[in-house]
Amino acid sequence: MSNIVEAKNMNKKVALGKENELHILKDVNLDIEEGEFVSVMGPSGSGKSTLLYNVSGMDRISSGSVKFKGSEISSLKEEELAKIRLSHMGFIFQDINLLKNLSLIDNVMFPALVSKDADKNAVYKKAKMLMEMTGIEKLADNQITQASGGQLQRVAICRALINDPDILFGDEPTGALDSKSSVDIMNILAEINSKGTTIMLVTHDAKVAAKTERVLFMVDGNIFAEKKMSKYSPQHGDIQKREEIIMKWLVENGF
Ligand SMILES: Nc1ncnc2c1ncn2[C@@H]1O[C@H](COP(=O)(O)OP(=O)(O)OP(=O)(O)O)[C@@H](O)[C@H]1O
Repeated sequence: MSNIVEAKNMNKKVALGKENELHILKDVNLDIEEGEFVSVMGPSGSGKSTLLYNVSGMDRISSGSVKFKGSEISSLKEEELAKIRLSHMGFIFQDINLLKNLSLIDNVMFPALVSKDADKNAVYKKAKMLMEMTGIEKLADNQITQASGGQLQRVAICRALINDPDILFGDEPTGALDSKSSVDIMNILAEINSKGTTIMLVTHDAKVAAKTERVLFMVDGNIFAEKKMSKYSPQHGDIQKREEIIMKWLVENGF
């Protein structure tokens, strides 16, 4: 397996006023293999979201290197970066960020219709298929006010998948959901990962991390420790056991 992400000596500093700066990522190294399912945990303010945004080219490192599929992305122009994000990456956030004046299926289709050459019919079929996969096909023509938080997060997942991304990035994708919806969303993500899409997500929840196969523990701008697990599958995984292993490991590492 080759690495889809290779990040070396990533530093992220932001200016705080005229004289001070905050050093958020401190010489972080991270490789992600194609097909891997990685989660990032750690205390609030340790740099988890910053890591995700800088690895995914949503933000730019101050120094170091970030390679995506073998090519350096940290020095690309914004429009080149935007193209890579649109066609190779999908994003899901805690704030679901759907467009209010569009129906649910139009929200799903939106990123695929940005290109003038898009085949609308094919995009529609693909959106329908994704909504069926995530169990929301009956809501296709609803407005966003006519769906629950868990259903809207499924719409966001469909939208993130519409351009067949190589990697999905999630910043607390289940953070605003009740526990039942959170379990459903994680099962959908595990299913998507089992079909080959790489996933990296930030979470505070060991139950969520328990469905991933490698957990990174960040402390103060560094990856302090990491825990490799087997790939989770609903048939073969004792999820409670996996959660206990992660909790114990986090405690051993001072969380
Ligand atoms: N653009 C910015 N300007 C100033 N400070 C920032 C900026 N981005 C992040 N920070 C600070 O950097 C630190 C790391 O932020 P980050 O959001 O990456 O942490 P986190 O581990 O994801 O936290 P949480 O779990 O609370 O979401 C925090 O102290 C945050 O306030």
